[in-house]
Amino acid sequence: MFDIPCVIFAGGKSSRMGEDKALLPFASYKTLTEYQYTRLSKFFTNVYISCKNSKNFDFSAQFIEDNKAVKLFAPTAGFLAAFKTLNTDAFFALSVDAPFVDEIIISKLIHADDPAVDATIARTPEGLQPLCGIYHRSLENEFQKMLEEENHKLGYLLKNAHTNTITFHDTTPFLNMNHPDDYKKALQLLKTSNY
Ligand SMILES: Nc1nc2c(ncn2[C@@H]2O[C@H](COP(=O)(O)OP(=O)(O)OP(=O)(O)O)[C@@H](O)[C@H]2O)c(=O)[nH]1
Ligand SMILES: [Mg+2]
Repeated sequence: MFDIPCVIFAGGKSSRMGEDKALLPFASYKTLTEYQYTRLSKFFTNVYISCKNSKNFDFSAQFIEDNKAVKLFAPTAGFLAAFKTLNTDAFFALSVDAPFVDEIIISKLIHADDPAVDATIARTPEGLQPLCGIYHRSLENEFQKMLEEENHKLGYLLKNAHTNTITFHDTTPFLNMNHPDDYKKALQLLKTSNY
């Protein structure tokens, strides 16, 4: 089991999906969020769900709600709330819409992490995967600045920080669902793979 907390980011607008992707049915689960929570709870001692409102979910879990005073749709809000709630130096962040990021990938990231860096993040041939990696508290003030400066690009933050990137050559497990077509692809992948 991994001792570092895991935070599933599930508070987005899903504007490209057209409906809340965190609530889409997945595998035998009522929602993608519950699917992710259940499978990640097998590897992590503590799993949290970063969201706007825990009432959107009908299963019990540890929820971290964004500050309601922050009228913003961007992971920045979730990162700030997570740092405020957790008392650890770091946490593993994963987007709710990436259900195929497996234990081997997570283990590689956790083992490659180092307290001296700001972040340890997955990279694929398609580029950096900012919502798959470990973030350290040394970035908390930077997230606060992002909020104040209204610049929510995680890529920009990571480029200017001490970021350790770990390359994975197979992009399949990093499939993330932005559009309805990606959801269809993910459902297909569930059927044809061991995931
Ligand atoms: N807690 C929290 N998570 C967020 C917020 N905005 C985005 N996220 C999460 O960050 C992850 C990556 O964001 P996107 O893939 O762009 O998802 P999205 O923002 O819901 O979708 P689009 O509106 O289509 O961009 C998703 O898992 C979202 O749930 C937010 O304001 N709060
Ligand atoms: Mg978005």
